[in-house]
This record gives sequence, structure tokens and C-alpha cells, in this order.
Amino acid sequence: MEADSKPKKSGARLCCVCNQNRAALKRPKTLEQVLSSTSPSVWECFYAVFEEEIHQVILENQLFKPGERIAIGASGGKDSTVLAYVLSELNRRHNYGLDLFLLSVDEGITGYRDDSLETVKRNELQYGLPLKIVSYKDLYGWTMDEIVKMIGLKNNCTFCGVFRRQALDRGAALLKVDKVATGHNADDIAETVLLNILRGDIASFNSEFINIRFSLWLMLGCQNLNKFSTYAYFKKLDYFSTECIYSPNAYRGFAREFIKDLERIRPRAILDIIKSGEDFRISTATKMPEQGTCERCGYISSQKWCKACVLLERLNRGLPKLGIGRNQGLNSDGKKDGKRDSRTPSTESKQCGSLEF
Ligand SMILES: Nc1ncnc2c1ncn2[C@@H]1O[C@H](COP(=O)(O)OP(=O)(O)OP(=O)(O)O)[C@@H](O)[C@H]1O
Repeated sequence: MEADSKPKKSGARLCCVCNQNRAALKRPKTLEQVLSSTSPSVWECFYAVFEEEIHQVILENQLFKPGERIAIGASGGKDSTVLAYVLSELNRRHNYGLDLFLLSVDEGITGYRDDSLETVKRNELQYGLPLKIVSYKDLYGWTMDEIVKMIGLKNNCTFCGVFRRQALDRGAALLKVDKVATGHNADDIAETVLLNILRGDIASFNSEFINIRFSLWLMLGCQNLNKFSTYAYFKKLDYFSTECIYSPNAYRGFAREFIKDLERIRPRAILDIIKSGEDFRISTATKMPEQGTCERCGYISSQKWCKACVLLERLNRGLPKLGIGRNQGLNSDGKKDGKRDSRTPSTESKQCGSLEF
């Protein structure tokens, strides 16, 4: 995106795509002054750069193969709506040969997810992508409304994150897809890298499972949150823009604020945190968990039971807090685990890589 030799208007920085209109945005990645004037009529430059960047990342990282079935994790939010729209456009434009689906998880949050799912149902028609909805109620017997009623607003995001990750995988299995693409943007990834460090959860940096997902993240990881908002807004995409009503106490929220502060001082901060996450090397002396399957539900797990089954057991026994406290684990027989069998599932032990959504 180099500027050519046309004369520039005095004083004004020009968009490096069309080299005619005033630049309105700066790319944090390259610090180039790019992307159109403030007039929406010339936002085409911005759309073109945004879509082409995603196309290039898909090609460079060989994210998809012709004939693959891909589920797009569709929350109804702006990022996954942009993802669904752009991926279906690129699939058509460049003949990727992908079978695309929308996959939504209904966590059972009245006044939030029910509304956003209505948006996804409209996207199904707008983009012509088949939609599959899987619900916590069907998979686990609990809605988030019921869980919050029982455990309150502290730690509820832990339940939701673990359940959602597994629900997406279960939905993917039902759809028989090869991959799930999620709308995590650079900000989300930087938060996750920081959270994994803050929690001492180094396994998340190294497990193969995470690497697969990380390469999918890369597709959107090159995009900064503002660009998503800008694209979704000016393209007039149909998305839902309310925060989850149960998330105000989430640990992730504090990491987000911290990163935003850093970004104000150093605009590259987000990209640098991601780079650190990608370059993270774990000492060969560190014992890494062995990937197996949950004895109870068959889901991928490095412990006897997967995290979802452990949390569910706590919920069903009416002892949810014991599932996430530091020193109060239960073993799978529901006994307090002063001396825990090493095969006992425990969320205290961070051996199983945990990935936040
Ligand atoms: N309920 C859900 N159903 C399907 N996919 C989901 C759901 N919640 C999150 N995801 C996936 O995980 C990504 C990141 O989750 P996040 O919590 O940031 O979503 P959001 O803020 O609700 O919406 P978005 O990221 O789409 O703007 C989403 O872009 C989406 O791909």
C-alpha cells in the first residue's frame, strides 16, 4: 500500500489506497495513514483493505481447504457478524469452495442472548447460511439464568466460558464441520494471552488444540477492534451490540481495561502482547498435560473428567463454589479432597488448557 507520486493536497495526509482522499484511520500494525476520507461515500477503500487483509491471512496461513465445512461461531455481535459476512463474500469472490454454516450457542440469558439470537436468525436469511443453535439447557440441563440464580454474579463467567467452548465443539460435531471460525479480534486475543499469564495457565500456550484455534484467530487477529466496528457500522450490517448482563464482574473485563490503558500510551501494545503469546516457549522441563478424553462425556480432556463435567457435578450437587475455589476442591465422588487422587478432575489444577471465549 505504498503511496504513488501524485501530488498531495497540502497539509492533509492522503489515503494510501486511493491516494486522493484524506486519510481517516491509522493502521496500528504498520502505522500507515490509510483508509479513506471521513465521507462514507469513499469508504470503499477501507472495505477493500479490510477484506483483502483477511483474504491474505487466509491464504498465507492456509486456513481452509476446498470442500471443507466451516462453522462460524455466531453470537449476533459485531465481530462474528462481520466474520460471517466477509467470509461468505470471500468464499464467493475467490471460490474457496467452502460450505459455511452459522453455529450459535444459546446460553439461556433472558434479555441478552434471546435478543441476539434474533439477529443471527436474520443473518441466516441475509447471508443465506444455514443456522444451527445448541443450548445449555439441552446440553447441560441448566440455563445461565438458572446458574446465576444459584451461584450469583461471582464466577458465573467461568461456568459460561467452559460450557460455551464445549457447546461450540458439540455443535460443530453435530454439523460435521471441519473447523470452527470465531470472531475473536486482536483485542480479544491480547486479553486471552494476558489472562493465561495472570492465571499461570501456560498449558494454553502450547496445546495443539489451542494452536489450531489460534491459526483461525489469526484470520481476524490482524484486525483491530475499531476496524470491526467501523466496517460493521458503515456496511450497515445487522448486529446486536449489548454487553452480556452477567459479565460486569468478569476478570477479563479488568484485563481489557488494563490493555486499553496500555494502548493509549503505546498503540502497538495489543499487537505486541499477541506476538508475545505466539512466541511463548515453554521450558522442556515443564510437565505438560496429556490430552485424553473425559470418562464421563467423552469430550477432550487431560483429566479424568473434563472441566464442564466437573462444574456440572458441582452445580447438580448444589455445591458450585467448590468447583472454582482455590483450596476447596471436591473429588469426583463429591468428597472434600484434602488428599486428592492425582486423576481426580479439578479446576484448581490448571493442567487442562483453558481458553476463554
Ligand atoms: N453464544 C455464542 N454462540 C456462538 N458463538 C459465540 C457465542 N459467543 C461467542 N461466540 C464466538 O466467540 C467470539 C468471541 O466472543 P465474544 O464474547 O467476544 O462475542 P460477542 O462480544 O458476544 O460478539 P462478537 O465477538 O461477535 O462481537 C464471537 O465472535 C463468536 O465467534
